[in-house]
Amino acid sequence: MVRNLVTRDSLTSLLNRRESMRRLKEEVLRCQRYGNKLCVALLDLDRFKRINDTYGHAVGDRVIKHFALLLKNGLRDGDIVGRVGGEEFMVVLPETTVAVARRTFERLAEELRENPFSDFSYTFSGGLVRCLPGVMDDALLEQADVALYEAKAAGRDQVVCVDHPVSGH
Ligand SMILES: Nc1nc2c(ncn2[C@@H]2O[C@H](COP(=O)(O)OP(=O)(O)OP(=O)(O)O)[C@@H](O)[C@H]2O)c(=O)[nH]1
Repeated sequence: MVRNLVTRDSLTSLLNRRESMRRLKEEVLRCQRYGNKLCVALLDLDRFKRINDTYGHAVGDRVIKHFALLLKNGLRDGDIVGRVGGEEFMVVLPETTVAVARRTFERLAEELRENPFSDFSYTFSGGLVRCLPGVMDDALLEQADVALYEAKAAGRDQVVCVDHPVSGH
């Protein structure tokens, strides 16, 4: 219980930023040592400021919880899901190829279209990268962030993937 308070985000009970980063580092080290497959995505709710401004902060909070539940229910047990910013989430997918990760996020977007928030619909954008031995977690996150920015710039409601290997060499 006490540990949960330290590692979990109080609004969503997903991993908090600090714990998410710790777990990412762990997985990246595993990837470096053993060459395990690993994908990492940063997801960000689209036009969230507008949702807050239109419906109020309390409704904004409910949207964040709604999205957290979608991630919890829609991902595998071994996946690592954290809330790393106000409306930004990180998903770490161990033992997962880019193709499978890409399909996973397409499926989540589809589920969100089919089961929107009760009062209105919203979307998310994402940046997806894969790790190869030699990569550092900071570099991986930077790449994911650039891909996320591209997804926003390209019109949102999509996940942009860095398909080339992200390598520290
Ligand atoms: N309700 C609520 N709002 C939050 C929380 N954390 C951050 N926000 C709000 O989220 C909004 C994020 O806005 P921006 O960073 O401008 O991004 P955006 O409006 O989602 O636009 P794009 O990301 O470009 O699609 C800000 O208005 C923050 O105040 C939270 O815990 N609850």
